[in-house]
Amino acid sequence: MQIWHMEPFPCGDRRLPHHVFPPKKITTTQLGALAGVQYYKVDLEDTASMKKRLSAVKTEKNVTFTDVFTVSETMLDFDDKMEQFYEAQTQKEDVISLVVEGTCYYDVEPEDDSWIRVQLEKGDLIVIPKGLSHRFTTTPQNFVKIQRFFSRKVEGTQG
Ligand SMILES: CSCCC(=O)/C(O)=C/O
Repeated sequence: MQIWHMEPFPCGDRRLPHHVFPPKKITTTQLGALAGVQYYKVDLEDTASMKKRLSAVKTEKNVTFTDVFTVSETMLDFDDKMEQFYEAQTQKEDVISLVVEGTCYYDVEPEDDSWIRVQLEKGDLIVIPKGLSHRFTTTPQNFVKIQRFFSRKVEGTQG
């Protein structure tokens, strides 16, 4: 996990870091204070500890459904999906995502045009609070597998 303030109007390849100048990295604690985003590191190799962490998150967030979603350039509609995910959006429920493989960015916007980029890797679990403007993209690796957690049934998910 790495987190930094992002230039407000990035030009060019959105998968590049787009730091402000000079770069301004922040901690998970600062991210929580600025944007209300929660972060956990999950040891995916330690099944007992992973189950304990996920169980706590599921209980706290009333999670009833989960799925595993893979974003890869081998997807037929990859470009369309990437456009869709990079549109700033807010959800009525918390967005809860655990990176199982690969890397990605969630950008969050606690204030208008003030974006914070959160780079996630394997074992990173974040909770983006409902109502917080955010967007998603891959890193140049163009591959990430994410376990998503939902507190209500949405199309295409399994219980
Ligand atoms: C791999 S799903 C990424 C998109 C996502 O989590 C989202 O758009 C939440 O609002």
